[in-house]
Amino acid sequence: MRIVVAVGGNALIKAGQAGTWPEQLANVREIAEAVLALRAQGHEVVLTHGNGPHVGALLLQNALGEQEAAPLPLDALIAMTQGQIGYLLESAFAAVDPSVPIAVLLTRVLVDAQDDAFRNPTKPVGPFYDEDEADRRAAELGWDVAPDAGRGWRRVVPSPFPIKVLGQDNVAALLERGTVVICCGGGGIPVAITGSQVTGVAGVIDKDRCSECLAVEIDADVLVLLTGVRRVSLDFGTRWERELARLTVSDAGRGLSDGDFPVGSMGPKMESAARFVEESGGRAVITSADRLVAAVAGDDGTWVVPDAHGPSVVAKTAVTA
Ligand SMILES: Nc1ncnc2c1ncn2[C@@H]1O[C@H](COP(=O)(O)OP(=O)(O)O)[C@@H](O)[C@H]1O
Ligand SMILES: NC(=O)OP(=O)(O)O
Repeated sequence: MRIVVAVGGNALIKAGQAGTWPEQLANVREIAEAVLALRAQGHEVVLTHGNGPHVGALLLQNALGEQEAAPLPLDALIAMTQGQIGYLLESAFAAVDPSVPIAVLLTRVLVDAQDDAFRNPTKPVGPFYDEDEADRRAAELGWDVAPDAGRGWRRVVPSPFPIKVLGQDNVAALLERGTVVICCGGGGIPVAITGSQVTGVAGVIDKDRCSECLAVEIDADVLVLLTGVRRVSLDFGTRWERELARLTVSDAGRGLSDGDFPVGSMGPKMESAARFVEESGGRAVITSADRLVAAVAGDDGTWVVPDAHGPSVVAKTAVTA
């Protein structure tokens, strides 16, 4: 099967970590092992990744050094995160099996320069702050800030919708040669067409939306969205929480409308999973890195399926299993 695996930025630098290189290398080791296990089973694997903590750190570094070095635009910073995280993942693969061919592709993604997102910043980047500190930075530095899924406050930047992944033919060609491809980092470098030019724009694309776009374009069979939880839940974080083993596209839409899957966290994942199933007829699963191999085998995670496959199913295992 051809599988697109999307890794959240918050899995690369976990809550409470400073984000040192050794911490990040340790965090991605498990992902590298699981992806290589899938490849050994004969699957073609593309890895995409987020960059929220990393691009936020580069924005802070930009501001700290602006007296001595010219600050770079956001699209250039996203390209930098593709390089650093691509190298991180490549290093983790090499540590597990240096013989496996890996290609890291700088990826540009087409967006609409008039996307409403440019007037309504929603994408959290960088560290978490308490509300007072976030308010102070908003007032003093002109940042937009917002709460991030109950975990604290973060700077937010515009997140335009991905229209097309540029260079996706290269991804398919490399996969056919047995290469593990790392691309669409940080949701891709957002570019827009102005006149006859294709130029970078200031935003951070959601990597789950970008991964869905790529998965459709390269005709993937499965879209895997890796995150911090083994399965998606209804009534998440309450005493009534129920993990889902299977969710129909219609129930996914209802959950999105009802607020079961919040805009800044599970929402884009559920929306992207459901869109992939609808657009491609393929399958999508949301799970954690330690469950990747079992999930692809159909034994774990929350699968999003066409309505015709039957009703949504609550997982039998306890939340703590
Ligand atoms: N309904 C839900 N079911 C499970 N987890 C949820 C739900 N709603 C919110 N979450 C939280 O959202 C997180 C995923 O969002 P986030 O960490 O922003 O994504 P990413 O892994 O891409 O960085 C989960 O790890 C979980 O803590
Ligand atoms: N670009 C992006 O979606 O990053 P995160 O996964 O860190 O939110």
